[in-house]
Amino acid sequence: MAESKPYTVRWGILATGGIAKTFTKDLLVDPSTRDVLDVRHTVVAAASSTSKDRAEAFLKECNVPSGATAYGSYAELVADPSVDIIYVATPHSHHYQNTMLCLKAGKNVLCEKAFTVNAAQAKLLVEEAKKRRLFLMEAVWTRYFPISVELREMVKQGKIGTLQRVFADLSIGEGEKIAESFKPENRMVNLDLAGGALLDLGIYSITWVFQFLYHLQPAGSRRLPSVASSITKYPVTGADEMTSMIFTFPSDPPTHGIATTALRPAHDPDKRGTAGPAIRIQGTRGEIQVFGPAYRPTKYRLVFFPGHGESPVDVEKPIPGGHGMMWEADECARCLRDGKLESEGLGWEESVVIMEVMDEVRRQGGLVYPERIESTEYPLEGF
Ligand SMILES: NC(=O)C1=CN([C@@H]2O[C@H](COP(=O)(O)OP(=O)(O)OC[C@H]3O[C@@H](n4cnc5c(N)ncnc54)[C@H](OP(=O)(O)O)[C@@H]3O)[C@@H](O)[C@H]2O)C=CC1
Ligand SMILES: O=C1OC[C@@H](O)[C@H](O)[C@H]1O
Repeated sequence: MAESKPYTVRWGILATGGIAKTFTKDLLVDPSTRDVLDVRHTVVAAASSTSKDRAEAFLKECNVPSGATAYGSYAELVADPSVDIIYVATPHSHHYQNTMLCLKAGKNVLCEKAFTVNAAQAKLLVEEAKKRRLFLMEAVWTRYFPISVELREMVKQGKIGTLQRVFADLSIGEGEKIAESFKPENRMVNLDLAGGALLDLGIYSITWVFQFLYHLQPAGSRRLPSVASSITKYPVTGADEMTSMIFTFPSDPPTHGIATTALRPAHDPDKRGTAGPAIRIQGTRGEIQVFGPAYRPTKYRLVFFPGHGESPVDVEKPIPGGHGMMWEADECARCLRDGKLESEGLGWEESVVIMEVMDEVRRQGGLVYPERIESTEYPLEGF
């Protein structure tokens, strides 16, 4: 049988910070190293809001082959006809404005997490993508890891019985050095950039809860959880430094999701895994324990109740080449190839629901961002 040519996607990179570099380098990893033969990626342009020089330096540092264009503004990037899809890698505060800019210019978008600052903004982005028939996806890369895909399928097949509860923690252990690590202007704690644990890290804990307790509900009749939560604020800036959430999903019987996130405590204090798994997915016959930070899991363990199978079973899932952001890029490429506007792994409705849940957590904890970045007005000066 004749082999068909891989479908090649031409990426434009909007912003040149830390994750933009990691993602761009991952795009350039040969897909065959992860056994992907049907899609490929090229980087044709990058833009910096700071300067064209910065965009040039970015392309060089990422080893992007010559021929890619460096732009000194995001407006120039979105006007480039050679770009198929734009990766938005700015701080949370800027996702709404930057993604809207891309969509209004007719570009498909992969936008970093958290999708937006609030659900109202997320809904408007989805409406715009739908209206213009453009692909739009929130870049929750973890959902596209083979380990996540495998575990969703395993739970769906009933391997651990009927789902009961999911625990998920992502707490990065800054401990007593928090003030040294995060100066007030740092995007991790800066309210002007929608910083704080919830939108930056809590989204992953919520992702683990939602992958199983929400995503696996029958599409079209998924039911929202009730939310009970607590927030502790970082005294220096007022951003959230510790947020704990209990979700109750109205199935029969109801299931519970416990999602926690924090800047000072740690899910893995000694970085050797002695604290146990950061994630536990529990059913009536056993549980799945997931190790590694919630955003980049590399190992799981199956533990059955007596009489339900041999255990523990340890499964390692090393990341073949790159950091792990390649799989979400492959998903974008396949959606574009197949004419899909949204990804099954994380559809528009689920991204919006998760933003609604985070709105509610913020409401309960009295966490408000500056009006300017909560705004749905578009365009706003200065983005
Ligand atoms: N998936 C993952 O694993 C990760 C995802 N992220 C997400 O990626 C996004 C960016 O994070 P990260 O790369 O760490 O952030 P950085 O601060 O390293 O980079 C952000 C970039 O955004 C651009 N930018 C535009 N306006 C501003 C502004 N007012 N202040 C600061 N930067 C601005 C800048 O690029 P320029 O000057 O070129 O325009 C800057 O370099 C966030 O949404 C974060 O949640 C972050 C880390 C890991
Ligand atoms: O998405 C992320 O994952 C890794 C973290 O270190 C980072 O702060 C966050 O933005």
